[in-house]
Amino acid sequence: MSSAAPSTAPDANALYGGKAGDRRVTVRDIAAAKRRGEKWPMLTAYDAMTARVFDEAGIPVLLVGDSAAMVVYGYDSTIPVTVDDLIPLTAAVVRGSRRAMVVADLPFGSYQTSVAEGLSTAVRFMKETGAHAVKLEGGRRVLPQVEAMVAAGIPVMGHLGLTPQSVNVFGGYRVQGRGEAGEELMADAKALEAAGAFAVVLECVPTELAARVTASLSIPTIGIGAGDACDAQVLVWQDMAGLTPRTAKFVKKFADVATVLGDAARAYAEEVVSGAFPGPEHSYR
Ligand SMILES: Nc1nc(=O)c2c([nH]1)NC[C@@H]1CN(c3ccc(C(=O)N[C@@H](CCC(=O)O)C(=O)O)cc3)CN21
Ligand SMILES: CC(C)C(=O)C(=O)O
Ligand SMILES: [Mg+2]
Repeated sequence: MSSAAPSTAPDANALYGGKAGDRRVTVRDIAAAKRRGEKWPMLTAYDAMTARVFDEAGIPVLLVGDSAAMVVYGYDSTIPVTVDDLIPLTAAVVRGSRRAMVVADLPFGSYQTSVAEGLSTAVRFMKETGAHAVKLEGGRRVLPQVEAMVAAGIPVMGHLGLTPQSVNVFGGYRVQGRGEAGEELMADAKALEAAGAFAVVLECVPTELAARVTASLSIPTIGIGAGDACDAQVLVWQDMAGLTPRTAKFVKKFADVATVLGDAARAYAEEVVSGAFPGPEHSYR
């Protein structure tokens, strides 16, 4: 909603140099924040109204996650969600926001099959949604895809550690990168940086590993269950707002939206049944 009123939250302007920005956050702002050692928040969003709320709260980067599979579409993993499912949600988040960079998460099967298919998928998201960057899971195994997207002018965010599209290989949503596997993850992170990725999500990895990766890269790390040393943090909004019934250990519940919404629904139902709603002030004459 480009007609939205300017933000009145100048204290929540990570990446805007302390000023209420009047333009979209770019990859250059994100690089500058790493140089300044400034931490920043990312949230998921899947529709225009929540995107507007988060944008006006000063969240500088919004991710339209393939977690939509679970929190929007009700699947029990991210595997089934398709490009055609995610494109309208991503376009809605772009329309609902004014200042945030919008990152489109590429779903399972839309980039692993070949460099050509991966590039076509990324191009579709950029052309059809107005997203400003794409995100994909994996390190060296998807490096040719990352290189092709960057060469085509598409900013790429990486994602290492617990990559949920590989849940069937991991045998569950489990912490990754313990012991020897930490060195593999470090090599993947360095490879993503060298391939031109502008940031990398680290999901469910030991704090100490995330700290070492963060110190070793010149691009920002975005942690989710990766401790306090990352340059940025991300959470699924329904988790941090208290809408998700059961969450992982890394989630902090910053609100109890499930209770607020449930109470509103119960109060509405009661007033309809009793006849208290609608009153004359909600009716026409
Ligand atoms: N609502 C939601 N939030 C998410 O963060 C999220 C999704 N959906 N869907 C895609 C993936 C799946 N994610 C998950 C799901 C469960 C755990 C989990 O329960 N982890 C265990 C760790 C077990 C171990 O120690 O290895 C935990 O107890 O926290 C972690 C990440 C993260 N992503
Ligand atoms: C949790 C974030 C990193 C994600 O990939 C998603 O929401 O799909
Ligand atoms: Mg995802």
